[in-house]
Amino acid sequence: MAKQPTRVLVTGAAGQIGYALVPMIARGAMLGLDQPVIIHMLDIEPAAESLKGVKMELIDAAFPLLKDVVATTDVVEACKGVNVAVMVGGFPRKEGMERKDVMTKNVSIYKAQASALEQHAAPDCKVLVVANPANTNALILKEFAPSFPAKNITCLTRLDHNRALGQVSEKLNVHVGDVKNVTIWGNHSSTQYPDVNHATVKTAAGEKPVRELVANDQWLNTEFITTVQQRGAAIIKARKLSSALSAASSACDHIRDWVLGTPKGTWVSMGVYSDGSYGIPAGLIYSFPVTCEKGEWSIVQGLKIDEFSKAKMDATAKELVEEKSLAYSCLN
Ligand SMILES: NC(=O)c1ccc[n+]([C@@H]2O[C@H](COP(=O)([O-])OP(=O)(O)OC[C@H]3O[C@@H](n4cnc5c(N)ncnc54)[C@H](O)[C@@H]3O)[C@@H](O)[C@H]2O)c1
Ligand SMILES: O=C(O)C[C@H](O)C(=O)O
Repeated sequence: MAKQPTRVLVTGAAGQIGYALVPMIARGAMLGLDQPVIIHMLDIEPAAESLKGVKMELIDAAFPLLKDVVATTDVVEACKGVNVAVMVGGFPRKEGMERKDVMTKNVSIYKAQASALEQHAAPDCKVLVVANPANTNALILKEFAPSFPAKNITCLTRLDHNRALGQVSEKLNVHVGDVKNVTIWGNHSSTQYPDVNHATVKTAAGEKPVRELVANDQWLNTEFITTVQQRGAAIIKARKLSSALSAASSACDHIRDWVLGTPKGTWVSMGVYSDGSYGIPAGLIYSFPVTCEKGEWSIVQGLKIDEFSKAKMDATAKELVEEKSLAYSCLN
């Protein structure tokens, strides 16, 4: 029997990530090649014409899995019955700005959209916040949609995770698909901690630790970390626009693994609410290593954390605590 379509909301759909993301969803990259979808696209009034154009292109592309398209500037209509919500709407940072510089504008959007999602989305809707500051926007969404299960509100750090895999694969000249179990801890910002201490590479002789193969702790503890932390800024500098295709692709990876499960023996990084694991303050939306099964994520437990890592994990948690109070001061 044919599957029922899944309703997927993309906010900020007329923007550059939205434009890259909606065809990926319609082609099955997010929910699988046998899963029909109805895409709901939300943007604001000044972008209404452009949103109409995106809808026209979705129709013109004649995607077999795409059963319908809702394009609207009405947040209630956009949220009605959605099973997955990818929250991209907001303002990107420009060259020279830190992600928290877009805080004032963006957190108020997330406060306003929290109640629409709470009241009109499907009760088990899975939410992924992409817009920056991603962790803090997700936290605001969680706090202003109190009846929504906290487990269902996440933010995107999969792009950072994929960037870390990419850097290791370039360094070792191995295929990125053979590298696994890097971890992004903390904030989707320049304080994030990309950690390779448990990462491995598939070789002809079996799985080998990344540290052993790279054999250059100096590089792993300095340049590797800053390259991943600063990759968003490097892309803004090069394109004069923030990352879009890699952000859209990583958003598909995030939802796909959450819904369909992570491969056995592999974890991914997701910004999820902290339950206090690894000494991270409970209630923050913090990026952890997670595995997913049957539509639920779980934080990977029991990883050995050395002093170097612990200091970096705590520093990024501290920034999130500060961002939280800054966000609340913007909302008052
Ligand atoms: N977490 C990540 O890994 C990651 C990666 C890349 C970009 N981002 C962030 O994603 C966001 C979007 O980036 P972009 O390059 O697509 O920006 P963009 O400016 O091209 O698009 C954003 C869209 O959001 C719309 N928008 C603004 N307010 C809205 C509202 N209240 N409701 C609905 N839509 C609204 C705008 O009209 C615009 O069409 C930015 O905040 C950016 O910093 C996050
Ligand atoms: O860095 C940015 O502001 C954009 C995005 O968050 C990214 O990481 O590419």
